[in-house]
Amino acid sequence: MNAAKSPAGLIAAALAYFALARFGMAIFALKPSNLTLLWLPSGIALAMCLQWGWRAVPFIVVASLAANFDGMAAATSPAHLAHTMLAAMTDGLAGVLAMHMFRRMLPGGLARAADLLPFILYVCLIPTAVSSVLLAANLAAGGYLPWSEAGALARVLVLADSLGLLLVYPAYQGWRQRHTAPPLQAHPLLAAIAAVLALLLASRAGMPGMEYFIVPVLLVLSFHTSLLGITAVTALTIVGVMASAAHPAFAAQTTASDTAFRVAALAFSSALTLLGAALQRGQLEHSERTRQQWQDAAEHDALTGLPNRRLFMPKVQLEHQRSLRSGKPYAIAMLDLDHFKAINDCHGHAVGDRVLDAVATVLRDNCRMIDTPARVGGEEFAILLPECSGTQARPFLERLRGKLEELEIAVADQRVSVTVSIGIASFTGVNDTADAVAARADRALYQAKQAGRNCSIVDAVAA
Ligand SMILES: Nc1nc2c(ncn2[C@@H]2O[C@H](COP(=O)(O)OP(=O)(O)OP(=O)(O)O)[C@@H](O)[C@H]2O)c(=O)[nH]1
Repeated sequence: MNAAKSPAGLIAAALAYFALARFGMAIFALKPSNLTLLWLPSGIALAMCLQWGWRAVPFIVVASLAANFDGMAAATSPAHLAHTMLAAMTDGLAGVLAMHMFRRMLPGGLARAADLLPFILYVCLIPTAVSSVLLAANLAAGGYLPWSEAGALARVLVLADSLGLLLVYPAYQGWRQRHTAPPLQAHPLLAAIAAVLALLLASRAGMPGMEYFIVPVLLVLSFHTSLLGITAVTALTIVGVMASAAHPAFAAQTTASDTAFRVAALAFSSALTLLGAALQRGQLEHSERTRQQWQDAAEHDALTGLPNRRLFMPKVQLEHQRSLRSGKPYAIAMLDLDHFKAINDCHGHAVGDRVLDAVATVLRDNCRMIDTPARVGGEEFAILLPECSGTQARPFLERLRGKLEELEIAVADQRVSVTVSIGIASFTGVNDTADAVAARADRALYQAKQAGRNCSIVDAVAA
């Protein structure tokens, strides 16, 4: 069974929900700001619903109930229990609603910076608006809150739950993509965490405003780490900013509601900015990877994986320039399979393809690291041999010809073998051109064919 989908995983996620809910309550209880700004369990609930569907709902409800256990234990009336139960069910509903919105509006996930707006609107704000109104009304109906304050509480809950979704969902997506994403690098993460801590401590120790420099630090980090890394550090930072808002030095600067607003504004704008930057970077990397794949496909032969003529000739030009500067020769060998048409006619095209692939493997396995073997035509191969003349290259090419002659491809109860003719030419000096060297190698190949095939000939003007 897929471990990520197992019941044990579901229980672990419910425990995480419970732990974050308790942790959130501890932060919110901090005086004097009494911040109700960050509710990470809402993001955990969405991740649970996306991972396990409706099966997650009872687990969310139980985890929410357990988080409110203290309040329940103090309950003296069945009505209190009913209100607590209703609140827990609303938490479950919020997760399911966010899941449906997510699947409907963002079937491809949160992949591009342009996905951020639908994510904020449909996944964060709308579901949390529904659940927050229900939660605030439930509290007012139970007598825990005057009806006149229910609207204000609902607004704060929307912000708190949305921030939780904004921070947890990208981390969840980053975790799901951990196998395809580039590995997390510890150094930038540790450096950013250290810088954030230093700025936070400075801001709380008599240098107010220093916390505003945290965002640029995380922005730089977003260019060096994965989605998972940046959202995890952002979440930790925001929790740190909120927790430290209770510090007397900070709290003394403003009134409680002012503090709450400042922290909310900082948290929300930072999270959005960083997520946008991380998505943008991911998008750029994806485009670059796709471009690279297209380029690789355009420059390599699909059957053998060897460079094709399009990549081979520029390499020859480059080597030619090096030879012009250094005066050291290079050689080009043109190899053409002998009577290859007969193999195709006799055994079929598929067997012909296997022969071509086997020949390519022999070339790849026997060339030096600095050589470039390529497939430059149907049954025609070429090798660029830097730093050697035609006559120096010939012994190697003769050995290679012998290896190809020994090659046997098993076809049913038969063995197919092949021979190759080779033409060799090399750089002759400052008046030479790369195209002329290649043309001379072609001419030598033609001579090898004329000479009866299965041999190699070095062009007469070779160095
Ligand atoms: N199986 C297969 N055959 C190919 C491919 N590309 C070209 N060919 C075949 O290669 C054969 C080349 O035939 P010819 O040019 O007559 O050369 P040859 O039979 O090798 O004869 P010589 O070169 O004169 O020794 C043709 O039958 C092509 O169809 C390929 O990708 N796969």
